[in-house]
Amino acid sequence: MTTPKIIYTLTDEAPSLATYSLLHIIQAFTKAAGVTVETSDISLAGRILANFPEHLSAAQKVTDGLAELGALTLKPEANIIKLPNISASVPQLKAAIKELQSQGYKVPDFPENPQNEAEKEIKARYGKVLGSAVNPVLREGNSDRRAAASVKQYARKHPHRMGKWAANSRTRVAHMSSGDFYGSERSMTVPEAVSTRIEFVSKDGKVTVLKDKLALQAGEIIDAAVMSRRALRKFYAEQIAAAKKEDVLLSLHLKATMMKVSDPIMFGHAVSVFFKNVFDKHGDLLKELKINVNNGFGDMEAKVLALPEAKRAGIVADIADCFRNQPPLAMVNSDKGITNLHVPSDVIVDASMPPMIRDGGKMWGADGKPYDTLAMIPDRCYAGVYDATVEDCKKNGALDPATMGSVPNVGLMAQKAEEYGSHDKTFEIAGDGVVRIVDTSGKVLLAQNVEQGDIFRACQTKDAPVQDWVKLAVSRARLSGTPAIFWLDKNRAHDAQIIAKVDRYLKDHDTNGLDIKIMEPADACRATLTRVRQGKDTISVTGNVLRDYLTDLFPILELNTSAKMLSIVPLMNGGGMFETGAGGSAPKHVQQFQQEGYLRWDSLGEFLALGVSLEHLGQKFNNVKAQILAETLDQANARILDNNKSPARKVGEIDNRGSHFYLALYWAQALAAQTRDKEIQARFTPLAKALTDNEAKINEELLAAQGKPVDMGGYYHPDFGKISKAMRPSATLNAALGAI
Ligand SMILES: NC(=O)C1=CN([C@@H]2O[C@H](COP(=O)(O)OP(=O)(O)OC[C@H]3O[C@@H](n4cnc5c(N)ncnc54)[C@H](OP(=O)(O)O)[C@@H]3O)[C@@H](O)[C@H]2O)C=CC1
Ligand SMILES: O=C(O)CCC(=O)C(=O)O
Ligand SMILES: [Mg+2]
Repeated sequence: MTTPKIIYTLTDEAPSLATYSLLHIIQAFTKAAGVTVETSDISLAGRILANFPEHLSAAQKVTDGLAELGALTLKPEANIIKLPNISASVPQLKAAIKELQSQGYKVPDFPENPQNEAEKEIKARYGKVLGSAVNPVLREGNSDRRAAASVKQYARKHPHRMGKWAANSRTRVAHMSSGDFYGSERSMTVPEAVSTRIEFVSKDGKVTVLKDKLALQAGEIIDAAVMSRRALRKFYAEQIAAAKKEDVLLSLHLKATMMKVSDPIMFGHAVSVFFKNVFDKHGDLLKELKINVNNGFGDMEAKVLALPEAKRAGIVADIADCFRNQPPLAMVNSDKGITNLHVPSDVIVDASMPPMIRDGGKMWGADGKPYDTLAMIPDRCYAGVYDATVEDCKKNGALDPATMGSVPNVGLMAQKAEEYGSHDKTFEIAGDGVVRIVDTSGKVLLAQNVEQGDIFRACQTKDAPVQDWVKLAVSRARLSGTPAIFWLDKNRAHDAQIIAKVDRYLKDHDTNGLDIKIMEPADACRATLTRVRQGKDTISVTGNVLRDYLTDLFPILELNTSAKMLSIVPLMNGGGMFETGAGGSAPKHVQQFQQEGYLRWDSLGEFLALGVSLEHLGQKFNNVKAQILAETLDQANARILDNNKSPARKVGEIDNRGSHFYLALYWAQALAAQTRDKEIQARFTPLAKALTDNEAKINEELLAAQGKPVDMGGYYHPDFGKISKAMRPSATLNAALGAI
């Protein structure tokens, strides 16, 4: 028999800092039960290094953790704990490369405008690292995200603060009414496996192959949609004028990380429309500076400010003029003057809209005060859900975390389903003409008329993942006795194909006595919110994008953060991947850690993921010790919540490291108290005693480490020794753990 093994991922930013402290505890505990916990580096820096071995010395070379893990997800024994990682925008990628170079790693610069074949090859390799490059590779299963009962109960007992929603709030969601992906989408299900390509036929008949091999399986859904450049820019111009007239902040909400090809382009148009006068007047200079507007206003501002005084003055004055004449922009960081249009990866719709809704419809203005906002979400595929939520809050007031129902999600995600697998089939079109998907005999499956600058996008959805998703939805509805709604729009081409499959595959299951509906997303949202306000739970069964959006939206309203979610990916081949929480890598937390030596990251997501990972392992290998570890960990988690031992927010209070200590204490106590396995009991009794006896001393040592700046020796590729020291400052705790 293979030894039971868990792979724990090493990622970036706050979750990776937490790992320096937590992993040690986890390994000490699991070792005692014969379970090994190994690590796999899938951090941004690690992925860069793995992709350029020939630029590195033998000692610098690393293994390709992501490729290894991707292969593992296909095996039944897979048991992976996946922490959130950076999905890098171009500015972040460049910063990581620069840092690695400064540390002596000779990785090449990122050639934004490749001049020759060699540079093109480097850019293509970096393309594999860019954006959401990890999750789609590992997600060989659909997604089951929900708040654990103990977590929901805690949130009801200790409701977080909510902003007030005024009936006359001027906040609103704005979306396009035509020319978007929604309006143009065409979709079909192919009956037989077919080999296709995507090509652009220009007006004069010249054919350019955009993607030459696109294999479709029998029963696979393929979509083709276009975002019109003209319609998008017109929409932005209209909304900029509207925000000014309505006297509200202007904000844009996209997902440039996961939609790494389409959304940076859409972001770039917003920047060039907002600063239209600057682009009209200084076009040549901006070209000379090699400004890529898709990287945001921040990049442009930095290059402009670096100009010699004589060249700089005119353009700086015109930028200031724009800021004066246009509506005020919502701010990402008002202290530092970072606007919503500065960096494409700063405003990620799933993480930017929910806090706005939680905070009474307000975003930050340049003066650091909250204001109403016009939230631009250009495409209609998903804007309606946020619109429905905003309007519901205007009508009925803020939601109440003390009483509100829960919205677990079953999300279609496996095998790069839908938009989140579309990067290699998304293109900014060079001229006017037609983009078509044709088979090898030349038969056209789908076609779209395009104009220069339009964004063409094709998406795939395989049949097996849809079957698995329907099965998961039925099983969650059955197990939890909760109504389930499929959020699907029969008027959207892609959804109509999915609905046909859902209707068909629901028949494979016993749905007797279950309440399962299919509703258009905005209607589904309204119906769900009505139930939420009555304290009732409703499972949302959604496609990949709404999975992402809703598992931040509802958790942030219900629990204040999506970090506390249970996030399970039952892999289609029998393994398990356990994601920690539903949120990201919290860059703000790293800044606080660097400045104040305080880490407010809440590892509850990791604790919960470890629990289900051990449970899966216990069941799979019939391993009683692993089951005992899982049960006692569950008890420890409940005590952490009950006794309020989660991280607070400020220096002098318990932080991430303190909460890890309490995890060790409560877990050891629970293991020492159980009698099912005497060997484990004997093993943990001395540790439980040592930690119990030294509680005050350990807390003192942990608190003493706070309140001063921490030198991490790097941001993307920090220094192992420095961070280990900073994250494990209690000699007493370290000694106790070392002794078992
Ligand atoms: N699964 C994955 O790998 C995911 C990765 N990402 C990536 O993460 C990066 C940052 O994304 P961003 O959208 O800013 O979202 P984050 O979730 O990192 O940050 C948003 C806010 O959520 C709160 N938060 C998130 N996690 C925790 C936690 N464990 N404990 C306490 N609070 C938490 C914090 O709010 P507060 O101010 O209250 O502390 C934080 O500032 C991006 O690169 C993004 O692509 C994003 C989502 C998922
Ligand atoms: O992969 C990413 O970039 C983010 C994933 C995400 O936001 C999610 O799955 O909720
Ligand atoms: Mg998300």
